[in-house]
Amino acid sequence: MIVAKFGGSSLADAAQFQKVKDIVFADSRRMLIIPSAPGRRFDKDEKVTDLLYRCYNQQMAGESFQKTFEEIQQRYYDIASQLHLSLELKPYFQEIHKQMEAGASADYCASRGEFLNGLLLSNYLGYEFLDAAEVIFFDELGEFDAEKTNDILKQRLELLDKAVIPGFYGSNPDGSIRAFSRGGSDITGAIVARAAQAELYENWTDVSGFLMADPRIVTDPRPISHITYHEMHELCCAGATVLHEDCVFPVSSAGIPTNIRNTNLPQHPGTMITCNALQREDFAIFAGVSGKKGFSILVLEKEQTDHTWSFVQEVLYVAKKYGIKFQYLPSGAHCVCLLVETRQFLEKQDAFESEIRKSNVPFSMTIQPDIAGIVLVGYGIIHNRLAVNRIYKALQRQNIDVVMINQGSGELSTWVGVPENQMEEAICAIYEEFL
Ligand SMILES: Nc1ncnc2c1ncn2[C@@H]1O[C@H](COP(=O)(O)OP(=O)(O)O)[C@@H](O)[C@H]1O
Ligand SMILES: N[C@@H](CC(=O)OP(=O)(O)O)C(=O)O
Repeated sequence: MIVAKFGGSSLADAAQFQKVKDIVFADSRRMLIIPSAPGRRFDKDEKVTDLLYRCYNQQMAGESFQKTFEEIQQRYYDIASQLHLSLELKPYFQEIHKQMEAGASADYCASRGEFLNGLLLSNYLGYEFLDAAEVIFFDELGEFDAEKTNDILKQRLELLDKAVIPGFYGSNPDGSIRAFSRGGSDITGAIVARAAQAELYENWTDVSGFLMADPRIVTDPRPISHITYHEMHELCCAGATVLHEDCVFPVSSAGIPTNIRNTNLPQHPGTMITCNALQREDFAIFAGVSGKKGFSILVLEKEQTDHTWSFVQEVLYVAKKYGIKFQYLPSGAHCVCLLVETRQFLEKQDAFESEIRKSNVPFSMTIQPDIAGIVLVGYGIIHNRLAVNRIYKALQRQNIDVVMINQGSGELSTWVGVPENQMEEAICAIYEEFL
């Protein structure tokens, strides 16, 4: 049995719905289907999810959300009428409108994009509709509750043959709606694949699999036929938005392969993602490169040279307490550095700094902003001592400063920090060098 997730680009309009139906019916093993909300139909178009968040923001600001709401409504009415669907959408829109006026949460508003698209797709395919709020659960702290979800979802799936389950959301212990972070329908698909013990998780999008670099940065990057979950996770954490980084664990822990496929070119085999690299023919030094802006290097210099370990411990304890994620942690006798996401850190900076001050170790804190983190991924990289020289030389040729480099702490990746305004150039230079 196959679980197939279709992203917003694959369900943006009626023509895309037709392609999805052809794909689903081409293989009878495609029994559980996970849709996203309608995505962009053309370059400057807006995703329905963005419009729904706008409704929420307008309501919160005391403005009218009517015009935005009508725009959303029209997207669904157009799909339903062009596909001649029998589904009556009006009562659903009345209910959503009522909830929004009553101040429904941002998560509830955003989730309606997938909910409505799920209703349309189940009607179009003739598959049953299973509301994600009944089978995907979060705990009191707002964390995804993997075991409760797996138990209940498994039981529900045993009673179903073919079903559509909307992506992106689930429910809190009190029954209210909670959404995953952006791109979260990928996570729903992986969760359903695990519970169904699927033989394959297919993720259908608008590119022919994982490419060795972001196609919006590098012209015509080479496709990757096979990649491991570890490699993919590293690339996704550093900006390869094709898959959500959190969709790895449910499928990799269950030993289920993921296949990224192109809805607009279904004959292309796409990228196969598996737990190990044994089947990979191109077991090469370089699997791919990705990059993400918006990082800062946080430098904490302490004035006392003793008790290094207790200072590092304190910094990490406080970072954990405030949920500050970091990518990089070099430390020495006098200093600890963390590569942090600037936006997240700035929200928590004062609390973070004053809490460390309580430890009575005098220290100074500086923040070096506007850094892009670039990650080169591939099992060969770490075992190839020339790789670092090649990175430096490739960047030097373009006059790009390396503000940090981290090779050796992980098994399969090298992180390079560059000035944010040179990220695209740096990615192109590294791609050309290692291709
Ligand atoms: N390394 C990469 N390989 C493929 N696509 C990438 C990569 N990095 C970024 N992308 C972008 O990810 C997009 C697909 O993800 P997304 O827009 O979320 O699609 P969907 O709506 O199908 O979920 C591609 O159109 C591409 O622009
Ligand atoms: N619609 C949500 C969830 C999602 O996963 O969408 P997509 O599959 O189009 O990336 C978002 O835009 O974030």
